[in-house]
Amino acid sequence: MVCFRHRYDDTNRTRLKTVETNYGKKAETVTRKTDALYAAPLQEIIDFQFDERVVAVFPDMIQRSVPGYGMIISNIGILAAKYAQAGSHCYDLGCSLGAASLAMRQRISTPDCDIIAVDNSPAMLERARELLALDTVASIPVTIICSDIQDVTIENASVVVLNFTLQFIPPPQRLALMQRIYGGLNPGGILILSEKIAFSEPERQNFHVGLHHDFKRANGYSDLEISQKRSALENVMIPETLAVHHKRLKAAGFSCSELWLQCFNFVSLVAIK
Ligand SMILES: C[S@@+](CC[C@H](N)C(=O)[O-])C[C@H]1O[C@@H](n2cnc3c(N)ncnc32)[C@H](O)[C@@H]1O
Ligand SMILES: O=C(O)C(=O)C[C@]1(C(=O)O)C=C[C@@H](O)C=C1
Repeated sequence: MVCFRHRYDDTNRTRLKTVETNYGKKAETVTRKTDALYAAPLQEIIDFQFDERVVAVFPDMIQRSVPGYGMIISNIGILAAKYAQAGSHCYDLGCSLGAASLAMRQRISTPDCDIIAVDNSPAMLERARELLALDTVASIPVTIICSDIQDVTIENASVVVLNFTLQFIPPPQRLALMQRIYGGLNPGGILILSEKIAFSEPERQNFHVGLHHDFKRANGYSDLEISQKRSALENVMIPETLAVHHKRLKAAGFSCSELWLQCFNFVSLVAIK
């Protein structure tokens, strides 16, 4: 459980957020800076990277940028509790700070499960280790692996989470990853796939993108921040249509994939083996 309290510092744009975590019996308090990475005009916009600067503001950034993020994280815990199989692995691929791993860890009561959390950003994983260490209540072991998710072995899996990660894998490489996930899942296991999506009809695309930008503005981002971050993400984050996702899941072997949440152009799917 994470509870956010806002505190404003009028002197500059450093709105600070006190985050009280219930990770352990004793609540720990962490103070983080609000994401202002794209607030000032940039001379050159470089491709978005999950580096130290992003890590420092990441919980704030993702909460204010992804509609439905908190609901997706808590329901990953619910889904994992239902589908985790005794003696199997639960994978969190592109784990960032481990939010989905923590949600699974706090919900799963199936015996002898463990969680394997993978990311290729050393800065993310350094912070993820600290946050996971605060969770002294749940006992499910979490192994953190610094690797490209395309290189990790996926085996004896009952739950695989790709929470806003596939969109950063080059599209021609996505099917092979899905096939490896399908191959590593046990029968009855699930893949939870959350993505920003695109729409083939321009009217629908404009409708959802417009509302996403309204969501960001309502969360305090300026037009400049929205536009500069959009440029930074352009070459590295490639959203696809829902139809393409369903088709690829089918091609990878999943007989059924279900949309369980959509908020504007952000979705989460569950595919069952
Ligand atoms: C939007 S974040 C994921 C958010 C996270 N799953 C959560 O629920 O909070 C995308 C993450 O994927 C990681 N990533 C991107 N490409 C990757 C790859 N090829 N292999 C491993 N991690 C990758 C990034 O470092 C980043 O931490
Ligand atoms: O599409 C955007 O504008 C976003 O900011 C989305 C998004 C994401 O979906 O991963 C991009 C990068 C950050 O990790 C946080 C959010």
